[in-house]
Amino acid sequence: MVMKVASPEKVVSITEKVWQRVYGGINNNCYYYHHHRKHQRRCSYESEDEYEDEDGTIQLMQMGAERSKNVLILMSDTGGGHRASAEAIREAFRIEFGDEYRIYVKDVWKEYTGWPLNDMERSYKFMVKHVQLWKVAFHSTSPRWIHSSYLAAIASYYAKEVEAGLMEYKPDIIISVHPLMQHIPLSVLKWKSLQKKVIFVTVITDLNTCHPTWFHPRVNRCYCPSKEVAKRALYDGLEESQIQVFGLPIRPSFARAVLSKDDLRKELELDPDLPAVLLMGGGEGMGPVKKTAMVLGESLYDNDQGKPIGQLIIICGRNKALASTLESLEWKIPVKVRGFETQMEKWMGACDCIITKAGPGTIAEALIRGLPIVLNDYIPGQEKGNVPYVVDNGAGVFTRSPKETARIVSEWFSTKTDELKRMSENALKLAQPEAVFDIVKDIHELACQRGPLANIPYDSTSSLTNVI
Ligand SMILES: CCCCCCCC/C=C\CCCCCCCC(=O)OC[C@H](CO[C@@H]1O[C@H](CO)[C@H](O)[C@H](O)[C@H]1O)OC(=O)CCCCCCC/C=C\CCCCCCCC
Ligand SMILES: O=c1ccn([C@@H]2O[C@H](COP(=O)(O)OP(=O)(O)O)[C@@H](O)[C@H]2O)c(=O)[nH]1
Repeated sequence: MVMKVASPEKVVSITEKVWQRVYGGINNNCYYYHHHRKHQRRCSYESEDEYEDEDGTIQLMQMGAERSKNVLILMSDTGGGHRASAEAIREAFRIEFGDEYRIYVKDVWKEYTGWPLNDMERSYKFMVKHVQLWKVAFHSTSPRWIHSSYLAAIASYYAKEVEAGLMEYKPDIIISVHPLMQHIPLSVLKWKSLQKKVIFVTVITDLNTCHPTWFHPRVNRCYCPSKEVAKRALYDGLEESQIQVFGLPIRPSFARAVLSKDDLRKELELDPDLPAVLLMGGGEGMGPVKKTAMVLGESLYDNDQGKPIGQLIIICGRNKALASTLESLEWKIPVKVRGFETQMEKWMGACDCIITKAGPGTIAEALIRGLPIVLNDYIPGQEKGNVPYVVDNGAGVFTRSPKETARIVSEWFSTKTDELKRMSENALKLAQPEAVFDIVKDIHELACQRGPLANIPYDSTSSLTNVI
């Protein structure tokens, strides 16, 4: 039975929130206050459970003795890949296990803590725009003693806030899909003596040269997308039993949908016959997208015959300025300019090749669709290793030059169609569309091994909150 009640507005401090939780715990009721959404939440562990809808109403659900397990996925919108992987995992849980798991995808840092944790998106955007700054930050924080001390300091400073943020979702399982979301939550779980009760796993979303903050020795599992990453995990001290290599989790719509190129082109209003190249730059529309588009606009036009030899689809992601600039230009060939698209599998399915910066999510998706890839940029550090991953496996090429990019694509669409075909076959060989399902099944097995332990409600009187 599901009943909806309105959620009253209330603003409270963190201390008040924790106080309420500790003392509200008597009589088996507890109160959590979500200070940003300003909603009061009430829950009882005995016979009913609840969750908050997007519209702020609270759902009260009658539960049997066995409640569904809560899974909290920790992510941040630093780039588009972490959210895409989190959503992929959520969808795979739903497909495989239905109501058995209740999934929350959250940026707990943003919702509960303060600077610098709550501002990572902006800081990251700024740093990757000034690429040298990012390079120094990435490499100087790589030694374990440096990042561990920073993160330990931040963990103790924001302990109460992170604890409140994690506990609001009463997680039985925590999944981190972000490099900076291992140390702090694991410290909080340790301080709260919850390590044995809550399963904590990391799902790495970088294909090769990932930052060592991904590897934490106290995780129950570390899912590595490639053998290269698994080697790094072993080198950084993880045990073999902690590591699983299934691939990078990609939204099930990529793996499971049967899509015909002709139908997709009709649906997306593309030319049915001209070969199509997809140009993009991750969730934020980064890299040399504009320059590349302009050169392609010329090179995909056959001046001798007076007609286009290909069509161009440009997905600008959240980069609205880029989209409006490109929309205002005049083109000799058919061009579609789009903003943030939620059905990437359709756009990729309608195209014949892709030009992108070396984002791991986009690469893994393109491989599943069998798209040969022109990598035209990479972020130093975590994306550098994605270039040999694609090139050495014969699934694409790397060039930073827009002219060279345009030349390669024009040849693929005219004189070198056999090369395009060979690369497409290599791409499909590298693809791991089932990875996300293997990951959730493995997590399910971990949860089954834990049995009732994973289902234990939190003891709201344990050490950390008592000190406050
Ligand atoms: C001599 C000592 C000098 C020490 C200087 C310390 C300065 C600290 C300043 C910055 C911290 C830099 C953190 C580096 C670790 C990064 C780990 C990493 O791989 O991050 C990647 C993610 C983004 O995800 C990637 O997106 C890509 C696409 O855009 C692609 O999809 C890729 O696959 C993804 O993995 O980066 C972040 O999320 C970084 C956010 C940076 C915010 C920095 C400002 C806030 C400062 C501190 C936050 C707390 C951490 C401090 C401790 C440092 C520990 C590493
Ligand atoms: O309009 C867009 C642009 C990008 N993406 C997705 O955003 C992710 C980008 O991740 P990637 O690791 O390639 O790069 P990042 O954005 O993290 O730099 C991929 O899953 C893309 O399919 C999307 O869903 N819609």
